[in-house]
Amino acid sequence: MNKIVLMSDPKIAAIPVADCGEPLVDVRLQESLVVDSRKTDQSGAFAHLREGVLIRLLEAQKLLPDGMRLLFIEGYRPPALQRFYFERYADNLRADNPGWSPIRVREAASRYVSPPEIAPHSAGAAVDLTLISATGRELDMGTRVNASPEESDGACYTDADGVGSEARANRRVLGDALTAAGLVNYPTEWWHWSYGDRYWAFQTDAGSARYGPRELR
Ligand SMILES: C[C@@H](N)C(=O)N[C@H](C)C(=O)O
Ligand SMILES: [Zn+2]
Repeated sequence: MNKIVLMSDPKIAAIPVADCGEPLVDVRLQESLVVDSRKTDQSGAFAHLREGVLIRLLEAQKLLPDGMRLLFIEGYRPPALQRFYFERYADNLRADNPGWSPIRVREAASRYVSPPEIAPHSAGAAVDLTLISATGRELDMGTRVNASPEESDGACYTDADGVGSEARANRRVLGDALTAAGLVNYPTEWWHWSYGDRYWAFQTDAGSARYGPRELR
C-alpha cells in the first residue's frame, strides 16, 4: 500500500484554492438520491454540496450494479462545527495519550477529522456515504460509517486488512463508481469522498482546489 498522506500534511495546506464560486445546492431536491437523517441539523446544512460534486455523485450512482444505491449521510459542514469536531477529538486523544507532542496529536486527529483550515466538508466538496440495497438496507462495509481508527482498530481504513470478503467487495463497488465519476477517497475512511477540494487536488495533481471552505449563506 502507498504511504497515506494525512490532511494534516503541510503538502495539503500548501495547495492553493482558486474557488470557482459554484453554489451549494440542497441534495434533498434530487429524488434519485436517498438522504439519511442521522446528521440532520436545523438549517439543513448537512444536505448541501457544491453543484459539481452532486452532479458527479449522481453519475456515480448510475454506475452501481442493479439493486444498489448510494446512501448520502453528510455533505456540507459549517467551519465552526468542523473546528468543534476537530478540537473535541484532539482533546480526547490528548487525554488518552498525555505524553504525545502537539504535532503527534494533530496528525492522529487528522486520521479521523480534517483540520479546520483544510476541511473538505466545509468547502461543500466532501460527502460521507455508503451503499444500500433496493429495499434500503445498509450493506456490509466492514465498519459503521464514522467508526474512528481507535474504535474500529483500523478497519475504517479503506484498504484495511482483516475486513471480511463481502465488505471488501462492497467497498470496491463503492470506490469504483465514485472514482469513475471523478471523486477521490480519504484512505483512512472508506466512506469519505470528495471532489474539487485540496485533498482532491493533491490526489489528482490538479495544481489548485476549485472549492475552499465557506459559510452556507
Ligand atoms: C468526522 C468524519 N466523518 C470526517 O468527515 N472526517 C473527514 C476527514 C473530515 O473531517 O473532513
Ligand atoms: Zn467526511
